[in-house]
Amino acid sequence: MGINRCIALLGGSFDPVHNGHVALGNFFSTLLAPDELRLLPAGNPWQKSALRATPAQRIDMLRIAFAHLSVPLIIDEQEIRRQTPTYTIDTLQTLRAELGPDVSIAFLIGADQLQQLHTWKEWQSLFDHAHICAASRPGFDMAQLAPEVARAFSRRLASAEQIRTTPHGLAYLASTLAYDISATQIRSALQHGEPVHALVPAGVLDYLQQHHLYTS
Ligand SMILES: Nc1ncnc2c1ncn2[C@@H]1O[C@H](COP(=O)(O)OP(=O)(O)OP(=O)(O)O)[C@@H](O)[C@H]1O
Ligand SMILES: O=C(O)c1ccc[n+]([C@@H]2O[C@H](COP(=O)([O-])O)[C@@H](O)[C@H]2O)c1
Repeated sequence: MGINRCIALLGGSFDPVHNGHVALGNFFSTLLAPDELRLLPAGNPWQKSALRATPAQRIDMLRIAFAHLSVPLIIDEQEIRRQTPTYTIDTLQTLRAELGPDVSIAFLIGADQLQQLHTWKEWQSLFDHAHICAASRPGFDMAQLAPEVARAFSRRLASAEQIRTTPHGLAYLASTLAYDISATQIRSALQHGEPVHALVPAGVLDYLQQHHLYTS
């Protein structure tokens, strides 16, 4: 059976969502023209310290930030419902079972996570369920990867068309994204009363102000 659907996945802590996340989602939505972009707010991101905003607030902000996307959007709450540490391998297994073997699944990450990929649980098995599409991020050199990740990527590198038309197992590197924005920087700016209007979508700025998020 041929591949007739492509789902792009963007997972993250989103504490809060910012323009870098929206740019990452937009970039790959344009490149892959997926049938759906699924956002996966992490429940218990085991490599991060405690999150500040509640799951409900992070979901509200995601909905606001991605409201104007050109592809259908789903906010998938499975990682929030799970009590265990958030492992992407668990999520991909669940999604593959839900979507069946003939759907292309592309997991999107930024260069910082690409540099850390070898530390993720069973990272090599991620390719059994999905493609991994990584984009550049200022401050993180895509040429400086763990050797095993560099090897896996060079062996699996593919075109956008191949990603769209193959269920899993391929890799993509996009080197033109250059959004020097992080959630850490936004939390810190808000705590110090500094402006963040250039870093988050306008609707998210309103939400942050209404809910007094990250001010203490
Ligand atoms: N500015 C950016 N450019 C490209 N990708 C990004 C950018 N910011 C985040 N990402 C990617 O989005 C995903 C979710 O990121 P996350 O929610 O941890 O944001 P963050 O800004 O890195 O957060 P924090 O500063 O709290 O560590 C990750 O794959 C990350 O690499
Ligand atoms: O599976 C893992 O071990 C793993 C380790 C670190 C990060 N991730 C996933 O990578 C995505 C981005 O994570 P973060 O920490 O940058 O928000 C998010 O979906 C996380 O669940 C996954």
